[in-house]
Amino acid sequence: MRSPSIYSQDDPLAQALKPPPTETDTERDARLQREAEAKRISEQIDEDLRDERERMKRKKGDVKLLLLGQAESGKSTLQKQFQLMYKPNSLDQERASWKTVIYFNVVHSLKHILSTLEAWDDQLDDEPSSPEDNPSSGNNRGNGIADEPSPSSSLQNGGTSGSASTSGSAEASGSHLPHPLGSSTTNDGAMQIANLRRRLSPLIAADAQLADRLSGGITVSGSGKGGVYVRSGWQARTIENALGKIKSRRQSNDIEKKARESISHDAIHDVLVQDVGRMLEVSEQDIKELWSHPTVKGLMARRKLKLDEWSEFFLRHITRVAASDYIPTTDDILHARIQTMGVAEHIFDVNIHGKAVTWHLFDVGGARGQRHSWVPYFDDANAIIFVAPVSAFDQYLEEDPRTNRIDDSLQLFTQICSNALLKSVHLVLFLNKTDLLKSKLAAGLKVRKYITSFGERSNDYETVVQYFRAHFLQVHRRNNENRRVLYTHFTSVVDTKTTQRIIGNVRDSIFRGYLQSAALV
Ligand SMILES: Nc1nc2c(ncn2[C@@H]2O[C@H](COP(=O)(O)OP(=O)(O)OP(=O)(O)O)[C@@H](O)[C@H]2O)c(=O)[nH]1
Ligand SMILES: [Mg+2]
Repeated sequence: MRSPSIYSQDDPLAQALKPPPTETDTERDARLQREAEAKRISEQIDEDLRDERERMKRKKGDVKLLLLGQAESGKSTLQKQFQLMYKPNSLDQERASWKTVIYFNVVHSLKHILSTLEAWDDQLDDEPSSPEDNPSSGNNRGNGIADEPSPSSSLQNGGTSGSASTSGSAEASGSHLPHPLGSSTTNDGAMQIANLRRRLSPLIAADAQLADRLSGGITVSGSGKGGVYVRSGWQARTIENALGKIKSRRQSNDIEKKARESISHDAIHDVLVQDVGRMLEVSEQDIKELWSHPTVKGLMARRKLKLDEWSEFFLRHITRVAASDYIPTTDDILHARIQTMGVAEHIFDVNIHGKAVTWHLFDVGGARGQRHSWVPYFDDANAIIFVAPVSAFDQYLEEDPRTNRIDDSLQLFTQICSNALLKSVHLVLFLNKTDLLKSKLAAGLKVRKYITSFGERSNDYETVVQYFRAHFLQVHRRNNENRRVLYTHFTSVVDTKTTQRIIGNVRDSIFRGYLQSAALV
């Protein structure tokens, strides 16, 4: 008797495919083998399709959240808060690679201070200090709230116009600082600075190497202040760069995985980082001397030396950072600054009311040259958190020193609100860096000097934030055909406790929208 075919005998197709009655044993064996192989392939295809359907189902149910906003607005810092909340162990694993960033932030700040001093011949002039320096010319532009910087602002900034100054207290106390009266005092001060410059020179020389270590040698045009751009996965690559490995893509993926596993261990053995650590340890007193030098304080009070918030933060904590056993704290990581290049995806499992949902968080580079890379992510986004730094009213774009940063934020927000691809996306606005805004106002900086439309309003925090909020709400109202809600929060995303509470609120509101849209499908 012939062995039965795998096809049913009753099926008409099976009848048609029935083996010929003249089939030999060898032919039959070959046919059975072919049929078995066809069955295996068919089952494999079915399984793949099932998997793909499952995967698609999972993807469809995932939440895709974009963090948008100009450079330095706080997107990556907010991403770190998500990471702390939903994947705390991963931040622990990265802790050592943040040390490289923090060392770079310190060394780069020192370099900036010394080069600004050099531009001013290491001494103060006789101008009185005032937080009201750097006034605007009074012309309205863009969305109409900010003014152009005065032509003299770049001179006043010592060639660093556009960089932040958060030195609230320094500005406030500027007029009380000792002013060099005689030439001997001036010469003494200049001599002290010259000595400090000489002693700190080996440390300053490490600036370029640290930048190289972090970027892997990639320089991006427009890195103006000399910052470093990094792509997604830089933490592991920093280790790879330290080990000097250049591998094929497949190999480098393996290395990345291994490096991630042993990231803390390897980073400790990065010779460059070790060397910088040793130099910082022996230079601690010199750094403190430079940081508290009357000429430095005086230049800051006159707004000729402007330091970014992270520079001031790490210089204030230099004793801890320069210690031989320094390990970055979570607060240090939140204050560390490194520019995002392109778009970095972070995946978290978020539990909401007993239901686990996968969230994809896309942290984008906010500099003008990076914004083109956002658009491919608009297509299937569920929600956006737009981050606008309200403390930036006295700052101008790195990429375009004539554009006030509040104006740039409003222009960008207009583009986001009016983008057809984003019409039904859940929209959240973070008016960020409120802590820095408070210290600037407390130091006596007047909003109307930079934004004439602010007029004679009171210069207190509440009036100022409500004024900025009103401008963002107006942009939203004018570009809101779909009558969607705009959720607004005043934030300081370096503050873990309050930020995590706000993230909880945002998560719930996004999830409510998600459930509603799921119910409609
Ligand atoms: N004091 C204070 N600092 C903040 C706040 N938000 C962010 N920062 C700091 O501002 C700097 C820039 O923040 P990032 O999160 O790197 O900015 P970003 O928006 O990711 O910038 P790009 O990647 O260039 O687009 C970091 O040093 C942060 O620690 C805030 O609310 N308060
Ligand atoms: Mg970033």
